[in-house]
Amino acid sequence: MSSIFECSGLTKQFGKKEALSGVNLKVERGQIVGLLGPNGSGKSTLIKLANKLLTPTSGTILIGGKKPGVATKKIVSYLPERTYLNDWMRVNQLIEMFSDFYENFNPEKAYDMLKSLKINPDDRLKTMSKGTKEKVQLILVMSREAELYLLDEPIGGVDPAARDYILQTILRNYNEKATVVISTHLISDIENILDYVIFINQGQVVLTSSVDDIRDEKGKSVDSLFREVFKC
Ligand SMILES: Nc1ncnc2c1ncn2[C@@H]1O[C@H](COP(=O)(O)OP(=O)(O)OP(=O)(O)O)[C@@H](O)[C@H]1O
Repeated sequence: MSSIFECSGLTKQFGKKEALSGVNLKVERGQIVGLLGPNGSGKSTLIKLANKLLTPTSGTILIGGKKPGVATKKIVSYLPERTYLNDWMRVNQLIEMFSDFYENFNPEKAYDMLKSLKINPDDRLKTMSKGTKEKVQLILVMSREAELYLLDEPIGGVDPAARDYILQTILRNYNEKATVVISTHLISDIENILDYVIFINQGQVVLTSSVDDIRDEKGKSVDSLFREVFKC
């Protein structure tokens, strides 16, 4: 079976600025992957290219062997860095909308997660705190039975106590054959759930490794390795 996510010589320029420079990557199925890098390193650009919100300047990106497009959008569930949902909508209306929109959306899963995070489905988004809105958005994304979840900064806006809970929610609700890519710079909060990491800096992949290898061979946590690699 083809790898779920593959890039070859992937480059993206915005005018003179090169946000990604010749990225080569292969992500296999069935793992939780941390896409880790400092601000402006190219994480969101990579995720947007995978969702066809941007097109490459050169090189290729393939999702399950296919170029990003209608077919790949069916199997990719994407959490953007900013919310795009209509503020006036109630959570149960959003669930209805997602059910209409995506064949693989599972409303029961969404209601279960809302219950465990103590969010009232009758509430409108505009009455919620920023962190609760982020939780709702993540619940909607994780309630699709997708093959690839691309989560751009899923825990950035929630307090540290809620982070663990959210990460456990991600873990409990993804099928083991699927792949979850999580972009973040909050590494210590997330490293316990990661199987594999991609370090990205100034548009280039500087390290890829399984988390076990970092711990066993280097005798370090992902967080301390990250601090070492990205020392200012
Ligand atoms: N639409 C755009 N026009 C011009 N430059 C852009 C655009 N989008 C991104 N960039 C630049 O490309 C680089 C990579 O940005 P990107 O948003 O991918 O970084 P990031 O790793 O996601 O950062 P952060 O962690 O701060 O979200 C940055 O220098 C950014 O300023």
